[in-house]
Amino acid sequence: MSSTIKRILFIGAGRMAQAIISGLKNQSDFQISVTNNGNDQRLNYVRDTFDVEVIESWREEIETTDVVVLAMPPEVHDSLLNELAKFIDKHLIVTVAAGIGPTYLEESLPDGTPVAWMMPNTAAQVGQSMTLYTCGKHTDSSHEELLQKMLSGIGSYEKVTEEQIHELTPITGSAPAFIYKMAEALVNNAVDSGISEQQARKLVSEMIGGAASMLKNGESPKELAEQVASPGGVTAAGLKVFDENNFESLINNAIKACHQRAEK
Ligand SMILES: NC(=O)C1=CN([C@@H]2O[C@H](COP(=O)(O)OP(=O)(O)OC[C@H]3O[C@@H](n4cnc5c(N)ncnc54)[C@H](O)[C@@H]3O)[C@@H](O)[C@H]2O)C=CC1
Ligand SMILES: O=C(O)[C@@H]1CCC=N1
Repeated sequence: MSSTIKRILFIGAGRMAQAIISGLKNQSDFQISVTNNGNDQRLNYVRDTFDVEVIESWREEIETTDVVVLAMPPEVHDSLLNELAKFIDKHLIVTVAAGIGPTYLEESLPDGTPVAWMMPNTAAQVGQSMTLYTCGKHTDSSHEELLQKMLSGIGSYEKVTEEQIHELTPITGSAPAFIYKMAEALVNNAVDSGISEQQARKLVSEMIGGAASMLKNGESPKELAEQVASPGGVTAAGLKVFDENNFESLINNAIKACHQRAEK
């Protein structure tokens, strides 16, 4: 791949596309265009909010595009890829869709097409996505460098295998929602004490941020939980309820349900 400014075309303009665009838009290395399946209202919102070009159809710009990012539901990939296959020529095709790995992309696109799979999360919009990625058989180091440049614009990244992205999608892609659900319950409890919703959100978000920093520091989650739970103290009483209600198997079941849905 040559030329310094790369043109990225997003097909799909929903929550994930917006989160990634919001992380990338300040990078001068990329020129971003966005399209979807005809939802003009959403496209106008994306144009006005992120100051990027929106187009009616990806066909308008495919020739001058370097990277196509598929940010649409997994279910619509099949028909889109069939159509896209007629137009692409050395483009790097990247999907963010759950369950759609390089093997799937390569089967649907002309032989030799460079493809990649990234699994970000919505924290991309604040530059803090933990994104997994893997490349297909026909990517070279220039494709991977470009991909890494994109990913560093939206947070941290880790290269793993295709199979591992299937396995780990619930952990980095979906689990933010598990944390937000826990946060919701904590905020509701905090509000019951008489503080404002705003105060409650501050308490909970700072607490989660602090806990994340402790985890990043290197101690295991188990050790950190033990440090909080003074022997015979209040936290131990709370954790006992977790144990009695099989908290770990609840999480395991939720992860299993994510996998089952992704396989459909
Ligand atoms: N929301 C999240 O946290 C994450 C989502 N993803 C993946 O991102 C993809 C999009 O998810 P969301 O943004 O959450 O969904 P969304 O519903 O917010 O956005 C989907 C977008 O795709 C467009 N679209 C649908 N069919 C289309 C077609 N045939 N041609 C062109 N555009 C089409 C829609 O107009 C919409 O703009 C999914 O594949 C999902 O697996 C991956 C990681 C995290
Ligand atoms: O819920 C979903 O299907 C997507 C994939 C991972 C996170 N959100």
